[in-house]
Amino acid sequence: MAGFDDLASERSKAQFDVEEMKVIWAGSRHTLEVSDRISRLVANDPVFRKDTRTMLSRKDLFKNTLRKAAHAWKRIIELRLSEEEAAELRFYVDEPAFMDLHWGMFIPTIKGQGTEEQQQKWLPLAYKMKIIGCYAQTELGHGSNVQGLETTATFDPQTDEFIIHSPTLTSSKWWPGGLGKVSTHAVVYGRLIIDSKDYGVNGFIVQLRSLDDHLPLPGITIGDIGMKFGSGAYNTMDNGVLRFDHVRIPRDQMLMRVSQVTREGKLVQSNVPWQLVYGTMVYVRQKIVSDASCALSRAVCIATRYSAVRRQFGLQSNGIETQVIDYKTQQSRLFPLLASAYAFRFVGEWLKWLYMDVNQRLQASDFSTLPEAHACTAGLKSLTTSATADGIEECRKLCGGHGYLCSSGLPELFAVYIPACTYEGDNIVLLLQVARFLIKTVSQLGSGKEPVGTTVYMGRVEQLMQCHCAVQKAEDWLKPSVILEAFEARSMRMSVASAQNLAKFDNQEEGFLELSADLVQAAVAHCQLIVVSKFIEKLQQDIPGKGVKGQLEALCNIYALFILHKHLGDFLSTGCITPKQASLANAQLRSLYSQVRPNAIALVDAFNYTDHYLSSVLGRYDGNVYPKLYEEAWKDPLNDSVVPDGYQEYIQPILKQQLRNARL
Ligand SMILES: CCCCC/C=C/C(=O)SCCNC(=O)CCNC(=O)[C@H](O)C(C)(C)COP(=O)(O)OP(=O)(O)OC[C@H]1O[C@@H](n2cnc3c(N)ncnc32)[C@H](O)[C@@H]1OP(=O)(O)O
Ligand SMILES: Cc1cc2nc3c(=O)[nH]c(=O)nc-3n(C[C@H](O)[C@H](O)[C@H](O)COP(=O)(O)OP(=O)(O)OC[C@H]3O[C@@H](n4cnc5c(N)ncnc54)[C@H](O)[C@@H]3O)c2cc1C
Repeated sequence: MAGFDDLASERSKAQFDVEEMKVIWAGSRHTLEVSDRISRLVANDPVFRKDTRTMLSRKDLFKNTLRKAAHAWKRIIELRLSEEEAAELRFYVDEPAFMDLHWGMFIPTIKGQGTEEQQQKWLPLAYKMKIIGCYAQTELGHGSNVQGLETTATFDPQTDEFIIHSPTLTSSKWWPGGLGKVSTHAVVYGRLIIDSKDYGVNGFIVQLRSLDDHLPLPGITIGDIGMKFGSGAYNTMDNGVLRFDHVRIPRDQMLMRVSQVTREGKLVQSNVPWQLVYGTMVYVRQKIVSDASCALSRAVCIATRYSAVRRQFGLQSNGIETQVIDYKTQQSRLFPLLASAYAFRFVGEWLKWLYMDVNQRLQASDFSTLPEAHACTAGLKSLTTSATADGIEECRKLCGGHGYLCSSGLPELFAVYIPACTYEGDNIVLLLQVARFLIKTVSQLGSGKEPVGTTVYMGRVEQLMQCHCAVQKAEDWLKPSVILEAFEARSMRMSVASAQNLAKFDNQEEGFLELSADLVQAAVAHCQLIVVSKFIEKLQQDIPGKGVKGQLEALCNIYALFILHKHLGDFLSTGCITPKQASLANAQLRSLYSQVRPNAIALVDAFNYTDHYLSSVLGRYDGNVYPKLYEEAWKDPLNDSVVPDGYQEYIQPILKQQLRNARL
């Protein structure tokens, strides 16, 4: 059987220790053990089957999601899973649901923005799921512009309460996941009004539904916002609409870590920056970067295995056609995505560290690294989700016609993934935040304020504005120092050029709007530099296992040279490299593809994904693609009867020419 033999033979060609690479991918031996055990547990549980998802009606789909969520919770309790194991279980169940918002946003918001007292009151309820929460920020009229939110929270000193109200249609909360049908509570963002004065947006814990019969509480109108892109996909989630008609909540339900309202109605600011009200978004953006590596690696795993099984043209002497993975065009589209998956994994690891570091500093009242954390999480969220969404679609094309079938797993993966480019901040809006940060950094050069963290390189502005790339032969592009300098110089020069152009405007805000397309490109260049430099840093760590480091070096170089190739215009127009050096980079890239080719299957095996998680006939571990594709087709409800419903009404009249006769 073609697929079995092909993948077995590919695996025997691997030049590195796959088991050690699995550890690197997972982050540690412990994490690998946990994810391996939990993913198998989920795969072997019939309640977590997902093969019929795309064929269900919205109602059945949603009910099935509720069933899975309840079963997942039951297993978490029965097996006394740790927080880490429970999170892995939810991940491998692989179905967007209210749980994601409860654990991923509601709880982190209370932890990050609630006082000690508020945490003590609400967290135990949330951890035991005695209440289910969501994150209700976005409104019908405003998502990106958080300061434009219209919901009001007016303090009533008579009763010591806030009155939560939706004054206009556009102030209706719109989009929050878990809100539509499930959540009992929400963190609601609204404008704090005291004594008719507007103090801007703050978070409030609001009960939405009765804990007895799940009906909305008085003054609350609530529902689902309707079907979203794709079949199955994100429609398992009850994204909701919510309106308040003068709903009263006790004063102590305003999240008061950042600012407090006293019994007398006085606003008291703590010493933490007001931007901490946006803190949950920093946390979730950081998480989304790691999730991007999961989604991209999943698509790449499917496309790589299928590319080794699929054969087209080019009969060899033994009469067998060529595996499509051997075509250079296939490699030049697939291997950069494989490299990107690894690159995003490592930058995600680093970002998690950065987030923890910022948090520890915040506890110690050191707020100095918050702007950098905001810029890095915003920029990397944007960069990695855009590349992943495009990458999944490219993987679909890499699988030819069969990639378009739902049984390939790719259409649903794409439909579930693409909103990541929009939620938690539209990707362009987020890059503009990075651009503001870069322009600020450039404007402070020479002022005595040294750039820190990921902008340290900007401290070498004079050298980076003048340096010349030293590459003379293709292999020179394998030197990390050469790659780093080219990326630093490109980013530096694009930021400086943007700052110089901006300086020509009398009104800086007008200038920013006018130049925003260029500013976004400068932000992308900076973020790509971060990804490349974090990959290079990873390689400086001790990496055990035969051949593992060599493979990672090849992938790092592929990522960097692919980005260089894709953005050649930037590198050439800023004079960072010459056309000759660009063509040497291309030659080197080709040679790297040949180096990765025999290891490609083992490199995707290292993700350690179960067939259940991949849910793809094309990406099966055993490569048994054709018989399973054939088998899957017969499961379609359309094949339940040989003659379709509607034959007599609509097909037969055409064939018997009754319709034509009727017209004549
Ligand atoms: C489990 C996964 C499922 C995911 C489900 C999805 C959930 C969601 O989508 S929840 C809703 C998420 N919404 C957004 O992400 C909205 C995007 N918009 C924003 O984040 C912001 O409003 C903004 C970044 C676009 C800010 O715009 P702007 O009006 O220009 O700025 P402000 O006046 O609000 O702020 C200025 C000041 O604050 C700094 N800053 C902004 N955001 C943050 C932050 N998150 N952390 C720290 N600092 C932040 C910004 O840099 C400015 O600083 P200065 O330049 O120093 O003044
Ligand atoms: C699947 C999904 C789940 C979600 N879950 C939640 C949730 O749980 N809770 C919640 O509160 N929200 C949620 N959201 C809402 C989400 O956070 C917002 O949709 C997102 O922040 C984008 O805001 P917007 O819809 O207002 O886009 P808009 O800002 O209206 O964007 C429209 C276009 O305008 C452009 N644009 C906007 N501003 C600028 C600017 N300043 N400069 C240049 N271009 C600009 C954008 O790039 C985009 O092309 C969810 C959204 C989706 C799709």
